[in-house]
Amino acid sequence: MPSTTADHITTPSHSSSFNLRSVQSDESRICVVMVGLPARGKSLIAGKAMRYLAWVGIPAKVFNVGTYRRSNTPQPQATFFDPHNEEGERMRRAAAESAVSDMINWFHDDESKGVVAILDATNSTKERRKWIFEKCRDADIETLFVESICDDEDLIMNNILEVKTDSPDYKGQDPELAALDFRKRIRNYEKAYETIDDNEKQYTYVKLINVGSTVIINQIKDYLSSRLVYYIQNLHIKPRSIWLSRHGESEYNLTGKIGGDSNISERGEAYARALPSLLRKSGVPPNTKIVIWTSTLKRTIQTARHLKAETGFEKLEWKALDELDSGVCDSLTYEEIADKYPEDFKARDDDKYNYRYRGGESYRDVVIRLEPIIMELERSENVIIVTHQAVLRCIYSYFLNVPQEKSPWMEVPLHTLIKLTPRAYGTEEKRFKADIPAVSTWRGRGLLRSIRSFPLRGRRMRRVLDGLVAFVGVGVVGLNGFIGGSSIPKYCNFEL
Ligand SMILES: O=P(O)(O)OC[C@H]1O[C@@](CO)(OP(=O)(O)O)[C@@H](O)[C@@H]1O
Repeated sequence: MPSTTADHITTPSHSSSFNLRSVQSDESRICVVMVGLPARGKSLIAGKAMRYLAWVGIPAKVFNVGTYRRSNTPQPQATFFDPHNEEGERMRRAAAESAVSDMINWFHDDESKGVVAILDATNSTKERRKWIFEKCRDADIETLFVESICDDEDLIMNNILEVKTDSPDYKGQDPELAALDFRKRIRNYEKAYETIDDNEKQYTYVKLINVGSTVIINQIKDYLSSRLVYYIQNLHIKPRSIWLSRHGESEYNLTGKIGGDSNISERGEAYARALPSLLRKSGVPPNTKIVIWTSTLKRTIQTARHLKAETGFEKLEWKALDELDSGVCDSLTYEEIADKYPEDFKARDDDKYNYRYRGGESYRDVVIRLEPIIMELERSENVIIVTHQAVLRCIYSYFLNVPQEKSPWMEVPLHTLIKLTPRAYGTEEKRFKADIPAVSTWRGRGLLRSIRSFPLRGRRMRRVLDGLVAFVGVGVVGLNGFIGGSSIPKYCNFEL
């Protein structure tokens, strides 16, 4: 990372309208051009890169040429893709032209402020790549070609069965016939396919062979491209799950204080003891190795203690997984913060994602420090992460594509294990609740405190009461002209 990034993160300031782009060493606009035969995981890579870019706050968009082609030819036969089929060639070129023209407009549109476009198509001939390169160069856009090469028949077949037979191209058709037709389509593409070779050395490119087992990189020129390439080269498609858990209830959670480095409570210890069986209950395939990641704070280390002892799994402690630094507000309750720093309390509620605690961090800062964690997670297989409310929100948002403005307000209850399983398109989520009560540390916008002593009973019941609290809270806040003044109405102290 350039030092400017680090400086900005550590500068004490109570507000941060910080954008990653502002610390980039360049103002580059990049078109990532996917290259490869059908069923080589191009759309998967495009989708994941797009999710990663959105998460770090870089405006990005995928332009899928297939979608453009479908507007004219919704369900073509395999022969449509034969390079000798003149009509097919003409229609496919027209689709590519429309996609590239929309993409260039998107880059130049003042509203979208596009930084990275991903052109998702086979782009499988030198001629097509030259045309895209020149179009982009003339529009002042860098190109980064990403070729996915795969000769592993099992991987290709898996991709066809898992993804392609569900494609709108085969909607309503027998999956076996669809798979056969798709095979024929690939044969047609193979007739004209030209891999990127030494005659294209003038381009910036990355070649991924058999899902990243070999990677060839040529001419990376800028910081953003190098980050993208690093991300893409870490991706793999081996089946795995990622488990997320907050630490067991802490002593600070019980008293409503934020931050600190307190021990877990008795109920937190009960959760720590229950965690190994909760993990088993969530479904762990036999002989699966899971690596345990915790923060460096006592409450997560104590929570993972029995898990480590019972399973013998490797355990790593990461400073980057420590809770959001609440600066001068560390060890205060939300009520105390509202009392001592009323303007800050309001500013945080107004823009929780960007608000940076005095001498501490914002959610945006946490995302930046979590970037290496996400890179490492993408390279890893099965991992269980025991961490904190804010950090967990950020990691969860990466996998589930939660928008920045929503992620800091998400409810992530204590004593609950979240199992995430990446699939071809998206992430599957399952939640497993331990039957061990805990306080709720969730605080709604405009409220002075979390619903601390509320036991975790039925989810529906909680939702109704949370809603009621939010409603009453908003009413109280409304009547008092928000919590700007130092006199905080005591009837805001809900204890349910
Ligand atoms: O961003 P908000 O909603 O305040 O949540 C973050 C807070 O969650 C807490 C609990 O209230 O984290 P933790 O899980 O580490 O106990 C605080 O320490 C932390 O400041």
